[in-house]
Amino acid sequence: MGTPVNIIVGSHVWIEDPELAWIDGQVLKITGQNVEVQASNGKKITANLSRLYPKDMEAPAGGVDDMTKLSYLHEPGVLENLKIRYELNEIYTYTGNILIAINPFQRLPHIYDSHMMQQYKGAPFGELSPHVFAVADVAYRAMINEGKSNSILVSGESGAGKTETTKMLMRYLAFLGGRTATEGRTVEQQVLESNPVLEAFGNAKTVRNNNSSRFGKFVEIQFDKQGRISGAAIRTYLLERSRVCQISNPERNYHCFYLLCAAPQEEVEKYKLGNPKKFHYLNQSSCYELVGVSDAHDYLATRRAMDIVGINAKDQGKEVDSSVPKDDNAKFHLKTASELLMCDLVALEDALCKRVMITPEEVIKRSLDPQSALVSRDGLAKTLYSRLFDWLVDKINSSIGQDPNSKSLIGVLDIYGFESFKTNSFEQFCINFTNEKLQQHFNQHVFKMEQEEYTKEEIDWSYIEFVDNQDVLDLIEKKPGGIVALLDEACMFPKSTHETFSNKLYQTFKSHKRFIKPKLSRTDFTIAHYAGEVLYQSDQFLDKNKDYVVPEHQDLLSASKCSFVAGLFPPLPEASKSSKFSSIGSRFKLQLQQLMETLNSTEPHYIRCVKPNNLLKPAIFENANIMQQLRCGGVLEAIRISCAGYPTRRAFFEFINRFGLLAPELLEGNYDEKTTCQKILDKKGLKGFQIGKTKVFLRAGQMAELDARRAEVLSNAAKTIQRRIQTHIARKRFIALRAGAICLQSLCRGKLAGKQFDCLKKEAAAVKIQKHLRRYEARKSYNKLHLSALVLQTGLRAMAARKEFRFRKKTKASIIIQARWRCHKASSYYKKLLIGVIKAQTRWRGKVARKELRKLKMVLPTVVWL
Ligand SMILES: Nc1ncnc2c1ncn2[C@@H]1O[C@H](COP(=O)(O)OP(=O)(O)OP(=O)(O)O)[C@@H](O)[C@H]1O
Repeated sequence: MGTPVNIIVGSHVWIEDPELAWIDGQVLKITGQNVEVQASNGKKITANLSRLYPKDMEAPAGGVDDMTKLSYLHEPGVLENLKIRYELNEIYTYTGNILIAINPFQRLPHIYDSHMMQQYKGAPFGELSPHVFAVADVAYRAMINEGKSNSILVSGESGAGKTETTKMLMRYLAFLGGRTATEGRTVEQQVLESNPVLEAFGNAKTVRNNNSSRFGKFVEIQFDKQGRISGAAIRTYLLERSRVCQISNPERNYHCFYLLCAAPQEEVEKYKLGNPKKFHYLNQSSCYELVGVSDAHDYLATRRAMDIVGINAKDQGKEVDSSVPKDDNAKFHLKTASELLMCDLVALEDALCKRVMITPEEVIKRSLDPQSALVSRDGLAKTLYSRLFDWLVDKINSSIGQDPNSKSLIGVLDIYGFESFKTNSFEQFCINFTNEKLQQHFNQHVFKMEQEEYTKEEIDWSYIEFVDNQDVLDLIEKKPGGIVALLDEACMFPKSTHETFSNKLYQTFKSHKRFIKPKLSRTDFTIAHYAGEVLYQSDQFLDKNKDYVVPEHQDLLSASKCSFVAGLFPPLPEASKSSKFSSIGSRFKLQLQQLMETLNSTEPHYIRCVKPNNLLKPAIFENANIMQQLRCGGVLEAIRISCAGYPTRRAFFEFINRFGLLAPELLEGNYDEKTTCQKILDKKGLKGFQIGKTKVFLRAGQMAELDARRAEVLSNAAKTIQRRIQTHIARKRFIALRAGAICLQSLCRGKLAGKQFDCLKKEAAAVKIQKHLRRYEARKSYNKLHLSALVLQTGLRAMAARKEFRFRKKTKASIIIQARWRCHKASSYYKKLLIGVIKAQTRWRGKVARKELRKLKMVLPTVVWL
């Protein structure tokens, strides 16, 4: 991994965290080697400078599809990239040529449909998003173009998705090299259909996976010259035999037992089956059913698949469970077993409960104690089951058929990943041995790939170190003297116990740096594997390593009247009878050797499956758990190998784009890209880098160093910009503030004046109201006064007037009377006068008139004037 360099205050870094494995943060303070970091979760963490890694702040938001594109190739960077992608449901990511597949724990049908297959067909590697189809396509094209065999190695811990990935690979290879089924079953159909059959007999529910393969598998698909599938072979490794007799809660035994119990009624009766709770090998756990799985349905599906892969109906009807005759029930089972195995009832009982001892004098039959009889029964069941499984695989192979003319093949290896539990026994030892072997193969391949890249770019790689795990392999498999050899020796020696075996190990590997004797134990031992230390409990190593069939069992079953059962136990050749011992460890070692030979003759491709959480649920990404798997799957080792050389490589133009600002004068000069890169690196005083034909190759940490310089330049520029911007912002703020203040002031003043005006207005109004009120009041009281005065005056005047009137009335009346009287008197006088006048006048006038008349009678007509 890259060494942290050039971490300064303000740098963004990754720091170890007990919960999240790695957490990002920013450096607050550096005191000597101690660094204080403000983590993104708000905590302040202090750590040693050497434990920090730089964080790439320019990494794309959606992550990169190939880890080699990361600027900083280190654990936290890798983890973060996978996490970002997983959150976007991008479950596949490359690390160079290795494909990392993170189990989505949810169906993503759109990424596996036929349209997708069509897209990946012939597409150049890396052009489309990472995918299993891309890996299969590369393997297929390489095989067609170069005529060389290829292999795809799928590994990962239980439940990581190896089997699902293998199925996808097979589907895609069948899609590329399949033929249209004109005459019945095609090879690829048979290969694909062999899965459900093998799963029924080789898979079981475990705590880590509901459909866990309890064996390793290498499927060889042979192709003819036209690239069509012409044959196939399946090799299986290390079936977990102990599960047949011993299961722990809440796990299950192999699926096939439950399928048989769920068979149609007539078959259940025929084979004297029934409820799984009745059988000792099944009722050790309380788990009988799987959620969402119908055993009855799967029973029929498995039978159909058996038809397709060529196992005939007669062969499909053999199964057995065994027991010791403790009571009537046990006797019933014994009888059933003898009927199903078609062997003699008494012979079966003897084989289970007695042992024959041959002494020079005589042959003695000795009864076994109940405990040994149990062991004997379980031994028979395990042998029977593992032979049945091997028969099944042979049958599938012979039915599919091999192509002797095939020159090239693609092998797909689906094998258990590194295991380290609380208790680790012989199985874990073999599994981890396999993984050491594969790791070596992987390291060599990754190293070779690195070298190829360097050669292609014509750079010197002679000094790149390569850490080999050959020492662990020697510890395990060296002959003589390795653990497997010592175990075989112990198994052959009748008085050996696991204590003597452990002691032998302690003595032999006293000073081996990969072997550790725990202080407090006398039988455990620890091996420092490439993926970490594993503590093994040796107590069952001897039993589990012994692979010999008790002669009584061998004789009994090879004498079975059922040709199928007898066929599983062919009579042993005389020579092998004398050397009774055969060991599982050695046989497995041999198998592994053959596998490695096959793999070495092929071009390998790696798929590392990762289980994101132990809850088997989607969208949960457990950092520490995943980190451990990447470590065990060799991904981190591949990165380490890469770091040992030139982990960072950048195309010239990319390099100039990123680091041109370190030497702006060069960008204005007339240099070609290669010289510019060289000059930038020289200017910064870096040593040890190499300039290839198209890329710059940097040693671990150099990218960070350049980035730190770049960060400095950028930070200075940023500071200037910040200063200006801050001034500008401050001034703008001040002006705005001032305008605001003025505005506020005028508003306040206005408001105050308004208020004052309001007060004045109110005051004036009050005065006016007061005035009017007062006037009204004054007027009212004046009016009242006035009225009163008037009334008073009127009264008084009236009184006076009345008084006067009364007086005047009296006077007036007398005057009127007087007047009337005088008037009367005058009028009477006047009338007397008038009458006298008139009489006088009349007499006068009469005399005159008569005189006149006499005159007129004499002169003029008479004039009458009265
Ligand atoms: N690509 C995928 N898409 C959807 N689900 C998946 C995928 N890969 C794995 N799974 C889910 O994870 C479960 C476990 O996967 P699988 O059986 O392939 O694991 P494994 O690595 O083969 O485990 P074991 O070593 O125990 O056999 C599957 O049953 C399936 O539900």
